[in-house]
Order: sequence, then structure tokens, then C-alpha cells
Amino acid sequence: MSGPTGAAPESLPGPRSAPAPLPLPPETVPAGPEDGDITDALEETYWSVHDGAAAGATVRQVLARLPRITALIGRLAWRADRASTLTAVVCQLASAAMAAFGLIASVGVLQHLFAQGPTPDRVRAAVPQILLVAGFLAVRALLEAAVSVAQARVTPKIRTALERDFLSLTAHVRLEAVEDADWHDEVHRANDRGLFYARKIVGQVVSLASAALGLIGTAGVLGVLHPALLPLLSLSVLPVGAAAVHSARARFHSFKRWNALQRRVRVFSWLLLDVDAAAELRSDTAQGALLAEHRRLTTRIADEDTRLGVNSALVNLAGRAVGGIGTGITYTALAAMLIAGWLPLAAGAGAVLAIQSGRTSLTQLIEFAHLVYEHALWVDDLLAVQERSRRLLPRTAAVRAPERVQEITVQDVHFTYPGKDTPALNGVSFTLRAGETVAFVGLNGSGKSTCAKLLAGLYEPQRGSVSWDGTDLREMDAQSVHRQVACVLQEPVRFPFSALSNIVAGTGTLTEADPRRVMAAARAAGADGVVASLPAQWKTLLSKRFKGGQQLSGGQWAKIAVARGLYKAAPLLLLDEPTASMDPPSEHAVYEAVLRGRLRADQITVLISHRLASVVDCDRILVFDNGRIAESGSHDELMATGGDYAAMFTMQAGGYRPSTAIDTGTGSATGT
Ligand SMILES: Nc1ncnc2c1ncn2[C@@H]1O[C@H](COP(=O)(O)OP(=O)(O)OP(=O)(O)O)[C@@H](O)[C@H]1O
Repeated sequence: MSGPTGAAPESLPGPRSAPAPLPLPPETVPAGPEDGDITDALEETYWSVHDGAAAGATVRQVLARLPRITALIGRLAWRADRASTLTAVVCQLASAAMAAFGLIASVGVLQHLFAQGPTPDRVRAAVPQILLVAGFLAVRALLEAAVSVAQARVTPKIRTALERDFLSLTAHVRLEAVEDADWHDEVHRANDRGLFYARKIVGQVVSLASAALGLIGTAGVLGVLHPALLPLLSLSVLPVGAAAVHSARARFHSFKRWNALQRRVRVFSWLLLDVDAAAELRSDTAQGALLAEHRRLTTRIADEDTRLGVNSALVNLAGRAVGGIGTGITYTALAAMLIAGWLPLAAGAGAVLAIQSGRTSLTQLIEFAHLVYEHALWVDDLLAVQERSRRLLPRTAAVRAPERVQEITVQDVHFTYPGKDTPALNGVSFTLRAGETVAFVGLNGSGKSTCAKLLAGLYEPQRGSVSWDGTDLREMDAQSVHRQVACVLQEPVRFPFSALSNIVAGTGTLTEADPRRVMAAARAAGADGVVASLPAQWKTLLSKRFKGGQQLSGGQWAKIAVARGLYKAAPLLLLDEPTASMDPPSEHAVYEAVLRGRLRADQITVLISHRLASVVDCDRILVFDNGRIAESGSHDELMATGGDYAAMFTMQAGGYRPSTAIDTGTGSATGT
């Protein structure tokens, strides 16, 4: 390693902006929301945006949306399984018809029973009608079973299709969309709740249709018995409907509160159960404080549950009282019709049966209408995310990225992250050539990682261009570019698969390997020693979640990740602080491998590192500063210029010498 040359620089580069003065903290601080409505204090409202929506919707709003929702679910079902959807619709209609015929046949039974003559004769005369009623009921039961079977066939298919579409779309959207906080919320909401309700809503729409058809059937039967019975039906069912609306709203409102409280409690249970937090919690003896907060919240939930239970009982009582008044009026009017001779006694008794069945249907209709209304908002959300994902997919193009790259040219690139005012890259230009190893160094936030992602086509510049062998990356098929880049990051993905799968994962497979290349990559990265120490070696599962699975240390994971990057043998290798968690010999071995033992000689390697000792031997070093390249050259050239690089290098080198050798008074370090 060459030492610094020339005089030590006057000052070291420091933070760009001084933070505002910080006042002393208060003596006590609440662990969470203390007073008022706990739902107001929850930040993660994205998770519950639609909770309680049905509680705030008017009956007109709920009813107005139902046809569209039913059509939407019908379309999804049709796409998932035509035969089962058709079976469900036909059997549902037939079942409603059976219910109506059953009611009419019941009136026939009553006519015989209420006729003149000895009782045995009347019963005997009613037997055929009784058999008919039984027949209708039996057929209806069979049809309902057929609806359930069809529903059981179609529901999982809808969910599977939605989940597959959702994941395959969202897994491919462009990186900058994935990093957007709103997008993150939307996707997780769709995954957590949209998919869940998509499964539930099919059954709910079937029940809604069944209740609606039941109500229509009842109205039809009453119309046949006597048209004047229709207004009577409304008189009887409307108060019941009003009570049902009220109670459905109260239930949705209570669900929202309950959900919010539960989520807050779960934060504490997660912390208490989390394996990563376990050591710190125990050494800090923090469990008691967490349990106390947990207890405080669960007590509030218990109070809330009781309050809601009492409230719901009162609402139901009020509903039944109002419904009772409506029933009283209905039966009085029915009695008047019978006395006036408008209606035969049997038809009157049949009307009572029909009105009761109508009330049951209406209550169910209201209940399911609210459920479907609220749950459809989640399904809509899921479909909207899918639609948005389609617009955020990386571009496809006929031009494919080359498998060998001679030159990567970065020309006056400007890049600003969405929602940010200051650019992360502000006019960056340089060229990388096949076989070169180039280091990016610079202070935190100076733009190194952003620049690496632009080289890989993961972001697109707003101004300027990144070209591979003279072709702008924006003209190439995005996925074909990604296939020609290997990225190793400081926090690599820890795939919960076998050691071998972890190494081959960068090549688009988890199961197929080129054994010699794997061995070469593992040796170069120092991962061979890690794998050799595992009980089932290459086949060992790297996750404690599986039987026989093993847990690796951060440094061991880093070696596996470097092996993954090397195994891909792509024309461009990006290493973004891959060795930060490695021990010094491993780090040294990785840099040796990257600089001298690479698997392909024409590979362009970009190495981002804060440990400047590791970049000394790179062909070139680019020093980033505030989104620009402030200095560029070999280590010796940069040390000779005595700029920021020389200052940083001298400071780090000074850290390895006894403190007496460092001039702490001025903050600068003397080199040797
Ligand atoms: N995903 C992102 N969304 C918004 N801003 C970002 C994002 N990633 C980075 N930035 C911002 O862009 C600037 C450059 O960040 P970048 O990660 O490229 O710097 P860096 O030099 O790699 O830093 P470090 O040495 O800390 O890794 C910083 O101001 C950072 O806050």
C-alpha cells in the first residue's frame, strides 16, 4: 500500500449542514397515545384506510355500488372458472324459484287445512301439497349445496389468480416506484387486506344475491296472493331494515376501533417475541416496561369490547322494538283485510309466512350489502394496484443488452429522487472500460450508490445518458440489462434456501448450478469455508425457520453474497460496501479476488467502499462530493494532489497508528 505523499491537508471534509441546537429532553415521556381516541394516534393508517367505510355510507351509496361490485366479482369468477360460475348463477336462481314455489305450495296446504269438513279428511287432502312443499324444500337444499360446491371451486381460483397477477406485477415494477413510501403502503395494503377480502367477498356476494332473490320471491308470492299485500310487506320490513342498517354501521365502526387497538397491542407482542430483540430486551431488562404497556392497552381493549357489546345489545333491542311496531301494524292491517273478506284465511296465513321470510331476507340483504360495500373497497384497491403496476413496469424493447461490454459511458448525468429538492447526481461524467476496476468513494450521501444503480439501469437519469457500447440504456430492454449486471450490496438478501441456491440465485434459478463455477466463485469470495462448516454443506438450508436450518453471521452472509455476485459472471459487477461486516482476512481475500481472481477478465468492476485501504489497488478512484465527481485518478495521483481523498485516506491510515502519531490538535493527520 503506498503512503500519502506531500504535506497533510489543512482540514478534513466534514458534514455539509450543521443541525439545529437540540433542547434538553423532558423528564417523562408517554410510551404511546395516552388519552382520547387511540385510533387518531396511529400513524400507519394506510393499513386501515377503508375500515369503517360502510359505517359512514348512506343506504343509497351502498345500494348504488352493489351492481358494479356484483358485476366485478362476476367477471373475476367468470375468468377464473366459467363452468362453476354458471352453475352457481343457475342454481342460485333455481333455488330462489324453489323457495317461492314452496311458499305458494304452503298456502295450498293451508287452504286444505282451513277448508270445511272433518280434520282427518282435511289432512288427507293436504298430503299431496305437503309432499310438494317437501319436494321443493329438498330440491332447494340440493341447489344450495350445488351453489356452495361451485363457490368452493371458484373462490380459491379467484384468489390464486389475483395473488399470482398481483405478485408477478408488483415484483417487476421499477425500482424507484418500489422505493416510494406511498407505493409501499399501497402494495402492503393490497397484499394484507385486498387479497384476504377478495376471497371472502365471493361468498358474501352469493349470500347477498340469495337474500335479494329471496326478497323478490317473497314479494312475487304476496303479489300473487293479493296485490294489497305488497305495501304491507314494506310496512313490516322497513323498520327491520332501518334497525339492520343501524346495527351494521355500529358493527363496522366498532371493528375499526378494535382493529386499531389490536394493531397497537401487536407492536408490543412482536417486540416481546422477536428473536432479534431478545438479547437487548433481556440485557436492558426492558420486558417489564413493555409488559406494563401491553397490559394498559389490553385493559383498554377489554373496556372497548364491553362498551361495544352493550352498545350492540341496545341497538338490537331498539331495532326489535321498532320492528315489533311495524309487525303489529302489519298484522292489524292483515286482520282487517281478512275481516273485510278481501283475503281468504289460508292466503292470510300464507302472507304471514311470506312476510316473515321477507324480513329474514331483508335483514340478510342489509348485512351483506354493507359487508360487500366495505370489502369491495379493498378489492378495488387491489385491482387499482395491479393497474398501476402495469404502468410502472420497466420498459421492454427489441434491443437487448450485449453479453460483452467494452465501454460504459456516463455523460452529464443528473438524477433527483422523487419528492427530493436536491439532486443526488448533478452532472456526472466518466467512462468505464472492459477489465477495469473502478472505486467510488466519498462522504455519506454523496451519490455513489445512486450512480451505481444508474450504471445498472435500475434508475434512469432525468438529464444526460448512460450508454453501454454507445447504446443508451433507455433504448434497451430493461430486464436484458439487469441480466448483465451483478450487484452485491452491504445488506444482501438472505434467501431462506440452501447455500447452493443462495449462490446461484442471481442467475434466475434456485435449483440449477454449474458446479465448477460455483466452486470458483465460493473460493474467491471465501464462502467455501462457510459452506464446508455447514452440516449438509451445499444443501444446508440457511434459515432457522426450517428443520436442520442454520443461522449465518453477518460476515458469513456477506461471503455468500459476494460468491453470488461472482458466480453470475456478468459484464458489470457492482460491489456496494460488500465487506463491511467481514473480518479483516476475509475482506482482504474478497478484494484480492475482485481485483485479481475474477471469473471473467473483461468484467467491469465498480467497488464502493469507505475503507480506503481496499481501493488503493483499483485502476481508478472516483471521489464523489454532493452529487458530482470532485476528483478522479489512481491512488498515487490522488494522494499527490492532496485533495479530499488524500485527507480521508490520511485520517483512516492515522487510525491504525498509535495516537501520539496523530496531530489531534488540528484535526488533521500527518502521513508517513
Ligand atoms: N431511495 C431514495 N429515495 C430518496 N432519496 C434517496 C434514496 N437513496 C438515496 N437518496 C438520497 O440521495 C443522496 C445520495 O445517496 P446515495 O445513497 O447515492 O449516497 P452514497 O454516497 O451511496 O451514501 P452512503 O455512503 O451513505 O452509502 C442522499 O442525499 C440520499 O439521502
